[in-house]
Amino acid sequence: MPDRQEANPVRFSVLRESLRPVTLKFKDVAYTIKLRTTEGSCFSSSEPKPTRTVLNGVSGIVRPGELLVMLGPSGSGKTTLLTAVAGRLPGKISGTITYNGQPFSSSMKRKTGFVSQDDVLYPHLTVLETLSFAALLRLPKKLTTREKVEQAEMIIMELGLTRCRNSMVGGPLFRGVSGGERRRVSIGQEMLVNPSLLLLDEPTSGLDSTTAQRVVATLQGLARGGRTVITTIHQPSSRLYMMFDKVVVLSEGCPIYSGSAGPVMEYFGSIGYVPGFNFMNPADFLLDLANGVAPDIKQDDQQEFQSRSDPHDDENSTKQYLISSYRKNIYPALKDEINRDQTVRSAAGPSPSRSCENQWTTSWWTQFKVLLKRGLKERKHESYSGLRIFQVMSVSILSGLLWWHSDTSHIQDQVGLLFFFSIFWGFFPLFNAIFAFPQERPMLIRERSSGMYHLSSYYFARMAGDLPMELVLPTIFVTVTYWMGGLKPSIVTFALTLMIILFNVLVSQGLGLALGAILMDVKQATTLASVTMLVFLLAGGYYIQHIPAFIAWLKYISFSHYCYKLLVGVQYSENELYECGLGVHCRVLDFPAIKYLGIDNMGWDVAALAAMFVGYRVLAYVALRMGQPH
Ligand SMILES: Nc1ncnc2c1ncn2[C@@H]1O[C@H](COP(=O)(O)OP(=O)(O)OP(=O)(O)O)[C@@H](O)[C@H]1O
Repeated sequence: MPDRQEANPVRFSVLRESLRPVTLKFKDVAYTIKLRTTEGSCFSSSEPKPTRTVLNGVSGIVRPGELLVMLGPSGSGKTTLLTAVAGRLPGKISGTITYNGQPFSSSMKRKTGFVSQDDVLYPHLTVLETLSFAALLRLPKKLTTREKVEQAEMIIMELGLTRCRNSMVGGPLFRGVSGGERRRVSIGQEMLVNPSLLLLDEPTSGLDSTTAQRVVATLQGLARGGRTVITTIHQPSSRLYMMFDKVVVLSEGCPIYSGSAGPVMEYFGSIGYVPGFNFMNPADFLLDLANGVAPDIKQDDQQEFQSRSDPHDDENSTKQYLISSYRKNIYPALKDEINRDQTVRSAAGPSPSRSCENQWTTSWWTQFKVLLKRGLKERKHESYSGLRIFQVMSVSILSGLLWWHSDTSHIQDQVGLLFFFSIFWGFFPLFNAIFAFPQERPMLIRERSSGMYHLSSYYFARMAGDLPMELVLPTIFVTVTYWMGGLKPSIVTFALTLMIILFNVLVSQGLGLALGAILMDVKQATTLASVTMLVFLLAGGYYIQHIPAFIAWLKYISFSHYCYKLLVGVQYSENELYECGLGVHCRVLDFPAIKYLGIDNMGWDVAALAAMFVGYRVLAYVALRMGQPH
């Protein structure tokens, strides 16, 4: 294959590094889910929710060097079992799953590669960028940045992705690389960790048979290197089947076979099922059986089963028969094997200290830098998008024209412009920030589940990455509108006005992040945000100056109110006058709207904004942490 020939064989590969072998055992794994009912719950709440058993008594053992494949019809529980052994299944699982005799731990998490059925990837990054960032985040500190990127390049060659290395991955909204290529990028990301345990859900879906064969050969190679590899494959060809070491066959969540892949036909033959013709793909045969479809020919010499009236009557009886045969013929020996290995392990003494394995592969600061760079690359398309710049520029020029050279004789208009500043730069960043966490949630969950980085490094990188983008647009806006609108022609006042608005932007952004992180649903968060901003708009002190006392407190929770107050405060000095009638001059501070606002004690307004700035961000972080898998 041309891609492979490009690889330099003498180059160091992380996949050749020594690793800690993992023996995975699962015994009697069962998982039940509560089904959601669509009926109204008001009157039926006393009735227990219906449940469904997704897995029932599944057992197996995979050792380092082995490739185990889970087979079964769609909906038979393969993904659920794979997720369970990856330690990522929420809810209670009964039975035992052990890794070298130990339960799942955070050190195991970092040694596990998990490729889920959906490719959760950043759409705007290229294939090379995706894998390089993964390498920078996941490979150990001892490698230099250059060496880490080289590893990503090697994986690209290994998986035959050279042709599309500089193409964007793409997503639901725009087309990028092909589905099969995306699959391989996802696999590559997990291979980069040099995992001791590699779990893959449908790695060959969307691939042609040659590429599928190549991917499975790669998995087999990884297994032979001392890794434990488990995968689900929907419909393997017989060529693929030959590469499997072990198989677990599921039928409606129950096992009908668990053990070596080679003797599978022999086993089913021994209980009375032989394929109808000689050259049948074993995988097709197993899937037929798991679906309860028995072959036409039944072996005559199976006297033991002849007492059954007709085991092939219907699909259900076939499935029941296969399940009970498994319990009778396979389970006892498998259970002994699992228990025996456990005894040997405890006789050998405790496992080596895991304290050093618990450490993060990269430092907090490295994670922060890499995540910041990745975030900037991913979002440069959206943040500086022409549409957003057009939106801000057009509003700023329009408002500059509407307020063209207003002066203090039209103080009502000027105050209106300041209020508009505070509201526009409350709305805009709020609605932009709401999308941040709900949009990145799948990636965050996937990456955090594999212990890729601290939540705090992600969070601070996101904050820092958003900063320049969020601050440039208001700066342009204020610069244009301030001077066109005829506000006080003083550089100091302009600078103070700009600083207040930027501060307001950061507070409003914090609220948006918190709403997004708490609700994790863009629709709900935008609805709540629009109600909140409407309240802030009305209670801000510009539209209504005589709000009844029982509801006047609303303005104290509004950051727009503090911003507006500060803007008015820096715009007008105490002794400034305006023309309040023909030839009559009044003190600006006596203008009703300003008098009602009360522009003294501006220190408190700054403190209130500072408290909100910190408070909303802490809230967003806590909400994000609480929504994380443990
Ligand atoms: N959280 C859940 N809520 C409702 N049903 C669920 C849930 N988890 C699993 N199931 C059900 O459990 C069964 C097994 O699902 P699972 O995804 O493990 O099947 P599968 O064998 O991987 O299927 P496929 O090959 O189509 O991906 C399915 O019928 C599925 O609908």
